[in-house]
Amino acid sequence: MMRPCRSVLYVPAANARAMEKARSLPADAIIFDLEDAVTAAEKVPARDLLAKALLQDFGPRVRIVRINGMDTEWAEGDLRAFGRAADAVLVPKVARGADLDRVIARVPGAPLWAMMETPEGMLNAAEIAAHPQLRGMVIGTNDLMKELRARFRPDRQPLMAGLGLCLLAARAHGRVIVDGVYNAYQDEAGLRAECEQGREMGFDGKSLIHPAQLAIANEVFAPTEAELDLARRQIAAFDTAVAQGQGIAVLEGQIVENLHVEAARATLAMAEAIALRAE
Ligand SMILES: CC(C)(COP(=O)(O)OP(=O)(O)OC[C@H]1O[C@@H](n2cnc3c(N)ncnc32)[C@H](O)[C@@H]1OP(=O)(O)O)[C@@H](O)C(=O)NCCC(=O)NCCSC(=O)C[C@H](O)C(=O)O
Ligand SMILES: [Mg+2]
Repeated sequence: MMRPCRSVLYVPAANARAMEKARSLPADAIIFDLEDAVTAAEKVPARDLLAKALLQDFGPRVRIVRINGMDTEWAEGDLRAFGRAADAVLVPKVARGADLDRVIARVPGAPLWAMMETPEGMLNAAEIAAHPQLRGMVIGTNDLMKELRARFRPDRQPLMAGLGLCLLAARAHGRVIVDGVYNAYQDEAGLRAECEQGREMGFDGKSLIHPAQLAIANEVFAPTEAELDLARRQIAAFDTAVAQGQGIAVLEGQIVENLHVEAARATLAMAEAIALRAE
């Protein structure tokens, strides 16, 4: 069964109220953040809050814990506490496959996600995506912009080379890939435009920082009615062609091949998975 990842909400692990609230929010996945959203003074108390929160039921939401960087004093404790307590561990600032080996040495077999947010990480995206324990990638556009010394542009042109490398790597190895956050969380039009761009590029969803961003990401990363209608008609046209002994169908002047039917079936399966979540 497909698992939608349209909306992936960061929730600071130091904020008990926000973690409680996340249990009823329409997020496909939640990142409980021990890294950037938590001050040094709160790192250890946040672990206790998070341990308590994870005892609660989060329903179908994928529960991902972002630990502190492996070179920090907190990483060992984070992994001891959460290496197996959630659905996956999200490792920040992954630069190469060996960074994931260091995590796996402490929690063998744990499902991992990687933050893709450094120039080195982008250049090694294929090696990172190939790691056998990796399940998903999350783009960290804030860190990447900082490292690149780039200027914010609505079209995100400075980021395109890195985003493209990560998308290629994730798709080559069958991993989920989630776009970076949109910082201006009250700017709905800006968020929608960035979600549309990410959807067109092939991302599975958007990482988010505020509940107000959920509805737009859920809408944009779900198949549209027009896409569903086309998918059904492509499958029907192809089935008819096959029944007539042909390997290619023509629908409204465009060819429909096996590969289009595969994509059409994936679109319908995603819509079904989304509908099941809404029940
Ligand atoms: C940005 C915020 C600090 C704003 O918080 P606040 O002022 O409390 O917002 P509101 O008053 O509008 O909140 C309304 C209610 O919603 C709850 N809330 C707010 N944010 C969240 C959330 N993320 N998850 C769950 N619930 C949330 C509030 O508690 C209010 O609830 P109620 O009491 O019922 O009214 C805040 O949104 C925030 O902290 N966001 C997360 C920031 C974060 O995690 N940042 C780190 C990750 S981003 C990043 O670094 C990515 C990557 O590494 C990179 O490099 O790019
Ligand atoms: Mg970051």
